[in-house]
Amino acid sequence: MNPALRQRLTSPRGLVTTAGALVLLALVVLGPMIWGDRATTTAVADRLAGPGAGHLFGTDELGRDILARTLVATRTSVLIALGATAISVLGGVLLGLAATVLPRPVRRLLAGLIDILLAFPWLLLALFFSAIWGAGTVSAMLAVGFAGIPTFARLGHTLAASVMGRDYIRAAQISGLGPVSIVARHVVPNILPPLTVNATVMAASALLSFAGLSFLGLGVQPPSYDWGRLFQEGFARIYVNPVAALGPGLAIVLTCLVFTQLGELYNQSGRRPSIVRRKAGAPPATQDGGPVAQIEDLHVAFPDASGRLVERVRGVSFSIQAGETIGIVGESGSGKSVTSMALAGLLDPTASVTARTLTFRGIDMTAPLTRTSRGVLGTELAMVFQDPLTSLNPSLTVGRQLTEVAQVHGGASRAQARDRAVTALTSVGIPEPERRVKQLPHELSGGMRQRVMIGMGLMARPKLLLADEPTTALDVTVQRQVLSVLRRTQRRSGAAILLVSHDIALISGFCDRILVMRNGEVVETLAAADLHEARHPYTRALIACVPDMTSDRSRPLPVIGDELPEEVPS
Ligand SMILES: Nc1ncnc2c1ncn2[C@@H]1O[C@H](COP(=O)(O)OP(=O)(O)OP(=O)(O)O)[C@@H](O)[C@H]1O
Repeated sequence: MNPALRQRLTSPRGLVTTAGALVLLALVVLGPMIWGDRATTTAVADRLAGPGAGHLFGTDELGRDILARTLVATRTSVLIALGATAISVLGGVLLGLAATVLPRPVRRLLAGLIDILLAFPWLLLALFFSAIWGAGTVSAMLAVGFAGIPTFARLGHTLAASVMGRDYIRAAQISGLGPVSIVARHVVPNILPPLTVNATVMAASALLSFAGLSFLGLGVQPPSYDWGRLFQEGFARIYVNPVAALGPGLAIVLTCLVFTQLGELYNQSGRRPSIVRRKAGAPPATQDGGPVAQIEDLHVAFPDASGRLVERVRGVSFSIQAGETIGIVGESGSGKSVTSMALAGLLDPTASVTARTLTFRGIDMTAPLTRTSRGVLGTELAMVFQDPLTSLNPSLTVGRQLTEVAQVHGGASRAQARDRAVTALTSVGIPEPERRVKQLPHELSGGMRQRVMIGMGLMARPKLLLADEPTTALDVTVQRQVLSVLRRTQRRSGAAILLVSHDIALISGFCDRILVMRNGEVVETLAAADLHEARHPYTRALIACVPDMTSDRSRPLPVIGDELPEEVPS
């Protein structure tokens, strides 16, 4: 089982929800078998009895036990709610997916149809369908199920459309995969989590709708009964025996809670912060005069498929002084990004982080962040990622994204923030900044987007710029431009830079100090100027892999690994 899901399931809320779901399941399966007779046995002598020892919720007008009827009604109420939800989700998602992948004219037609259906209120549609199919259990289920289709069609369409634009879908299309395979293999797994959460909310709404329809006499018809029907019968005598109405009412509310909480448990966005612990005796650095960032004995582990923690970063220590440029270099998977993300507190919530010291500007990153420290991080720590298209919000203009920090943390007015955005874009060399601030990220070239990311850092007063492979996706000329913008930014702001790259040539040309990482550990730290004196065989192998003007083109480049020490097992 997914470790994060297991963590949520074993939390107090998870345990209560799971217990509630199991009780519901037991009532659905066993309720009619155990209490079926009691629920249908009439006893005229006991009719309309109040709550008492023999009948905890009292009896109805035929002397039947209301508690037994409430327990037995669980099966009908839950099954029709789930049936309607299944109709809404399946129908809606199929329609939404069809509106995403079918040829353009059909797509437009379906998208228009979804829009028209959405214009009608959901309850109106439910009443409309139930009037067409007449009163009854199955027709109520179909009515509520069909009324929910437009909502799920829109949701499925929006989610699928956002996934269809991704690079891996284009790669799948190029590899010859048909629309059905693409949807099954690539689209559905990616849209499943939000759909599941919405389906649980829909199940709760369906339950309430049935209660409403049965209450109005349009839902389940006698002699069948569900909670809505029992509620209606109890409501007529609410002043004589309130429990007769409260019992089924409570059952509806509790079941809705179980449904929505199940969705919340599954919801990946309800994440807890990563487990960050500081080892005993750690003295957090002071804010002034000390290093900008300090890391001592950092360990980061992630759970594997069986939930066992596997260490990916082991005992990394270094500090960064103001204005200094440090480069972390190493092969793919050596732990460079994880180290820098741990410093920024941006690791995946499943990560387990331990460190003797992990501070940025004196803020102890192992402790929960206060409002003030969040403000400091927001203004003094800037990040530039490898792919600025995914780092920038595609639906907001460049200007909106640039001004956010100044407005939220700097207290600047809208006009002031906009002026500062234009200045920031000018200083990172973006032509026509006045026009660019009004554009969306996709309207900019890759190099421009990367400059926007750097410009965003400039909007505040960065003390540290974390740049993770900032030039990897760019061609050589643009790489040089972006690096020179980074350098200018550093001179202007006095910020320190932590540059992460697998390219030792780039790192040695740009940084003052180099940390060489392999298999989660720093194997060598040296000044960039001393690179030619590297002692560790891995560093020497990395250098040897970079061809220069004297390299023999007829020979293959050296392969890292042959002459190196064995990897330390995790
Ligand atoms: N969220 C995560 N869950 C599980 N393992 C992870 C997670 N993030 C990173 N890892 C693992 O941690 C190790 C180090 O990853 P990291 O991203 O730091 O590598 P890197 O040196 O930056 O490589 P690259 O240059 O390819 O980005 C890898 O083995 C990676 O699979």
